[in-house]
Amino acid sequence: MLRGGRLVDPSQGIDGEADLLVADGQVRAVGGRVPEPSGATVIDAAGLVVAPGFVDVHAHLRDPGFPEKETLETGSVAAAAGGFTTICCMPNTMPPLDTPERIRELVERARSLPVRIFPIGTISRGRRGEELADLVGMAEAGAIGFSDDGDSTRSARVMRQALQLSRLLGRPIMVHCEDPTLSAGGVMHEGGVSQQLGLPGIPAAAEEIVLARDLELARLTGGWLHVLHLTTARGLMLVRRAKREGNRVTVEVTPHHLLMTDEWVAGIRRFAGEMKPFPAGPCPDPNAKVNPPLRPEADALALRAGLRDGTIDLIATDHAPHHEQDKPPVLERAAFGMIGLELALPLLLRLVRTGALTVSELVEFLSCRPATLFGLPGGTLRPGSPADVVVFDPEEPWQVTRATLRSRSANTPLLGLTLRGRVRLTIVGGKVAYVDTAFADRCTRSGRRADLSGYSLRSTPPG
Ligand SMILES: NC(=O)N[C@@H](CC(=O)O)C(=O)O
Ligand SMILES: [Zn+2]
Ligand SMILES: [Zn+2]
Repeated sequence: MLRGGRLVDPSQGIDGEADLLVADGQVRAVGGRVPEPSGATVIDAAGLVVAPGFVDVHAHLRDPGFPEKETLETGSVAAAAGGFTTICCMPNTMPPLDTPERIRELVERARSLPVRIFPIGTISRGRRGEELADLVGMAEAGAIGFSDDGDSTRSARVMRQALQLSRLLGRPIMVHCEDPTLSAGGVMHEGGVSQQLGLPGIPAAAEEIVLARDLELARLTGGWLHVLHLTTARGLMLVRRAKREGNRVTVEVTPHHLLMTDEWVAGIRRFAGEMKPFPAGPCPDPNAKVNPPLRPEADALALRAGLRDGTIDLIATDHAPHHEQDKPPVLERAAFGMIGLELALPLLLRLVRTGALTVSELVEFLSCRPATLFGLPGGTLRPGSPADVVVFDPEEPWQVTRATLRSRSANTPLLGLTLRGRVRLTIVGGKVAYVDTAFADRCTRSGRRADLSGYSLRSTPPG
């Protein structure tokens, strides 16, 4: 039982000091003073936030194919350390997750891991964008959605077919919007900063053109379009219109596009909406190369407005681990992507501190919404629901280093910075998926009968 934390559960309209009783893998009781059953493990959560575990609909776990970047095992440990209890993995693996057999195999392997993992299948065969994959078979095998993420689906005809099927399957078509003929060769957002650095740019229109196409196809078919990693103010306008017209469109934004700008590529490490920069990073910084690219501050601020007015439904990490060798200092040769699972909370807490978001809204966008919209476990601590819980200290400072990260990869422009907000404990289905060493200590010493030592702690040192 978790005693005396600040319980934040927007699904029940709770934000205040309360106890949480967990038994048999489920939430048993929530409230001001829950009586303590005899023999219960009591964990003192005073000063900490207790919330439904985070749910990520967009993570790259690189499994199968790139174990040097991440695996289901290391990715699930990173997820638990970041407070996530459910994550969905993208199919741009080697081979891609494009058949019912591969989806089934992944579901099977995911069973023994500390967090819940759900696969996303490809839209097109081989993720080549030309022919529709077996969406029906993959849905039956457990795919929770479909995506050719990493690229846009080249054929509009295939997109149309996929969206038509999405109605039947009740599963989203998750789109990465990028016109490859416009983005080709680009390494960062095309604008003032790319000009100053003399680096080839990717115009905002590369994203907006395909977004407009896919929104039109959603309208044509009545299918469920989920827009991945939206980044531009103009894209937001397109989505706003499509939603107003009554189309079935959901939209996600990443923590990095809400907080960081194209200046980070130049090593200027200042968060959007904040005055004071951190000490400069490398210039150019290969870890700031991500797709879609970090945009100017006006876009980041527009995305925040999109969260507030309901145009954007949820926050997803787009956790994209890469090996050091894939991130050479020459930007043209560096891979796109940055890790996100362990950095989402400290990044988003900056929005809380600057007043752009409340803790309750943070939990709503990172847990309740993705769970409800995608029909995934979690997102609530209502009695009777699975005990998927995160306990975090919103103030605790920690330095982002290879050693403090559990992900197998450390590709983030935040390396070396000290951020605030640390997960203490993550519980999945009533079991400890992650516990911070200091906190495990505190539980055993201060809590009456509080003993977490019986649980196997799956966290492994980064490899
Ligand atoms: N976001 C990225 O920059 N990279 C992703 C692909 C993607 O999400 O488009 C990856 O798989 O590395
Ligand atoms: Zn993408
Ligand atoms: Zn992605």
